[in-house]
Amino acid sequence: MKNSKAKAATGTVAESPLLASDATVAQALPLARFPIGKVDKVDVSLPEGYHEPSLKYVERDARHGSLETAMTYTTVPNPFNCANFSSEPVSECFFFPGSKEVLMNLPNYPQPLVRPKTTSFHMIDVPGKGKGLFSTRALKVGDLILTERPLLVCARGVVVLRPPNFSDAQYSQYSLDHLERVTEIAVSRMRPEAKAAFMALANCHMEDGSGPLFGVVRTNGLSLGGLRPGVRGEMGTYNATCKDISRLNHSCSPNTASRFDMASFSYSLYAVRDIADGEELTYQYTAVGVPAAERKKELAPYGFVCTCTACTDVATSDARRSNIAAFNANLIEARASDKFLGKFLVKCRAQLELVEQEGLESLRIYWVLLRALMDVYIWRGQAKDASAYAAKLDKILWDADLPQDYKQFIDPKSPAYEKHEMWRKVYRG
Ligand SMILES: C[S@@+](CC[C@H](N)C(=O)[O-])C[C@H]1O[C@@H](n2cnc3c(N)ncnc32)[C@H](O)[C@@H]1O
Repeated sequence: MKNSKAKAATGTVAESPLLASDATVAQALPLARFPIGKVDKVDVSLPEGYHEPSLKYVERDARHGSLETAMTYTTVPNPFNCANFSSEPVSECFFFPGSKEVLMNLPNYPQPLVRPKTTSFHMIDVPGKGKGLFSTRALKVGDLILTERPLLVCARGVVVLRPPNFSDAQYSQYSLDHLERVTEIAVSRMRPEAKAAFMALANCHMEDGSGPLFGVVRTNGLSLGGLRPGVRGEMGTYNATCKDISRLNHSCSPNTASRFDMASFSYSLYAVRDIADGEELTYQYTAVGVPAAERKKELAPYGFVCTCTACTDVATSDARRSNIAAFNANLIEARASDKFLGKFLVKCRAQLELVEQEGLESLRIYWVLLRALMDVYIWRGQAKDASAYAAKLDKILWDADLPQDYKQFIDPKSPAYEKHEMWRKVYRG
């Protein structure tokens, strides 16, 4: 499913890179199936350093040979060494070597799953979209809507050995069959209620050669980074399938965004602007700052054409979005003139308005602009105005990249103002 804001998460659900280019080939080859390599469960003992039963899996393709992929199936957090959380939902994971260690080496891992006090959503049928999530109360920007551990976290970019003499189409189907098998092992480890939730999720890959389980992963998986240090791009991310977040439908002006917390191994979903009681909760599956035609292409594998306002009034929206993308909100002048700051302020406010008109509060540019406005007011010595923007920044809980130093400016009387190196350092002219 989604792209977690290309990086975030974040969150968003993405197609397997292995399959993205093969999808059309596979479509042309409906029911052709090929035997896949023998899967040996060669090691169910505890690898050194682990305090939980991990299933080590090695694939040996008896006929073709040489590739051995050592992957780990594991449960996070592990009910054996995290007895305090044994009643909490867990994630079944299919990990590359090293990912488990990332978690084990976190100083504060594992943490419990902290749920919001009130339920703020329910799932209902949406004409033309399957099911979707809707708010059951008015939400304010920054409100926590839900937290959840993924049902399944699956490695992306698993290398599948290409048997000799296989055509592209044959190899594509062979890979899909292989990925179905590895997904099946992870799903078979799920608790019954988790498995039922997984099996109930949408699958828009019924007709392209994907198996029923891998089809669900492709339809619903959010992009999850941070578990493969040193591995760049898509290959460095996992595919996380969730019970609730995966039920969110896409909008190019999403009103929610998620953030993943490694220590509790959970997503938190936040309102990125005020949401009315009964409004549909939406999420971005793909980068939304780009032109409509690009978004349409990226969304095609999900089997729908987006009909949000940005995709229907393309001329207006594309012009605004390219304007937003082109703006540089960095305050570059070391000692700025009052005149420069005045103009910069007007520009930032106008850009902020564009971001709000386009419903792009989930994007990084939103807080970059709020921060720039706060900075300008600090430079000008206007603490009250600066603190209003600091307070807005304080609502942006969905973006882990936001530097937290704004917090000292929330109180307009804070001594941090006078200590700021640019406080009232503006010269006339
Ligand atoms: C991750 S699922 C979202 C939840 C799904 N609607 C369900 O019933 O569980 C993705 C699928 O939902 C549908 N969908 C998501 N956003 C949509 C939209 N904006 N318009 C139409 N269909 C959408 C598509 O069928 C897509 O393949």
